[in-house]
Amino acid sequence: MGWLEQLEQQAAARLPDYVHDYFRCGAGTETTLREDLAAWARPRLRPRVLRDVSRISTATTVLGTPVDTPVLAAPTAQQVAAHPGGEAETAKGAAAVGSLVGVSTNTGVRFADIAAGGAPWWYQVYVMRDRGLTAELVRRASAAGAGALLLTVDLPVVGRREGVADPTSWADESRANRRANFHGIDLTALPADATATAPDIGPDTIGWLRELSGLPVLVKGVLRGDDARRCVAAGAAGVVVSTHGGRQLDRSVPAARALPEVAAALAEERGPDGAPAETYVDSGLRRGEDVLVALALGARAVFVGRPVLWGLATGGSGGVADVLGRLTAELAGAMALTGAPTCAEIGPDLLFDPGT
Ligand SMILES: Cc1cc2nc3c(=O)[nH]c(=O)nc-3n(C[C@H](O)[C@H](O)[C@H](O)COP(=O)(O)O)c2cc1C
Ligand SMILES: CC(C)CC(=O)C(=O)O
Repeated sequence: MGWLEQLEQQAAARLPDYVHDYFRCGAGTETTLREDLAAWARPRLRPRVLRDVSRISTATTVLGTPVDTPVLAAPTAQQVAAHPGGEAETAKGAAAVGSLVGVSTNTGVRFADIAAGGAPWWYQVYVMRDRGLTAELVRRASAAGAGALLLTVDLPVVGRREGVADPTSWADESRANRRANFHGIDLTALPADATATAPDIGPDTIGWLRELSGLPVLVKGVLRGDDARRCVAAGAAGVVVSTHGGRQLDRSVPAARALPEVAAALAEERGPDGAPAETYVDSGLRRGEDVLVALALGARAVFVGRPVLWGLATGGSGGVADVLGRLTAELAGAMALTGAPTCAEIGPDLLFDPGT
């Protein structure tokens, strides 16, 4: 068993079963959950030799923000169920290794406390049925220092997660989370479905969010080149290729296999500020070699979801730093062995079989 699988076991031993189930689960028969993991391990590498790899740098920039690693923390809901500090701890852990944090709409922590963690952070937006509430949260996140918005578009309805309790049905933690979730905004005055995701959003949402926040928007949950182009044409700075960690449409194409099409579609595109559009990816990345493959297939950086939750549950900010740091160290090792001392030198020529 690998270190990450061991860490998950330790996390599972600490967490109530219903929380671990919620974090771990995929949708339906979990085919996509399994295939996402397997797909990263499929491509074979063509290492370059006789290159100077005495100095390896994993540093890069993401939407212009410098980071020391292309391994970023994905936005995941209910982090306070993993650790009472939630995203504030995650941000502290990410800061320790020079990474960046995605903060879920469903965070239970105040933006100011997340910002105090010291890592750059991007706010993940679910456009809710109540657009006013959505706008208010986006304004607050932007005022608190979010550097970009991650507009998640693969959840017009929640995927069918069989036998897993919805967090809104959790007992005491759930009620506490829910009160904190929306930053002191009194939800009791709103209709019961006010916080459900809006099933009717279109590309105009991208411009609406840009105007509202003044922030760049990345669209998260894109698996097709044509959709990626539509997003950028509507004002997105780029996209995140994602199956939502196999939690939404079961039987969807694994992220690793969708990535080349999306990266190719955006290769010549520019965002609204004239900078090249950026492609990111998540879902099933578990090893440094997976990250190398993702960058070789055209990703600027990657997000990891569950590994960060296991680190958070077992060791708070230190656990998060360990997970992100270890994946980064594994990446650095793979960079040395493939003769690619910087992220910019990780290209498609490193792949033996880029089409698989
Ligand atoms: C427990 C859990 C909660 C999540 N909550 C959100 C969320 O609130 N918003 C969102 O955009 N994505 C959410 N995601 C998806 C992650 O951002 C990311 O796409 C996914 O976890 C990546 O796959 P990985 O866990 O295999 O690394 C969630 C994922 C998990 C596992
Ligand atoms: C259903 C959402 C509220 C959280 C989420 O994105 C997830 O559980 O995958």
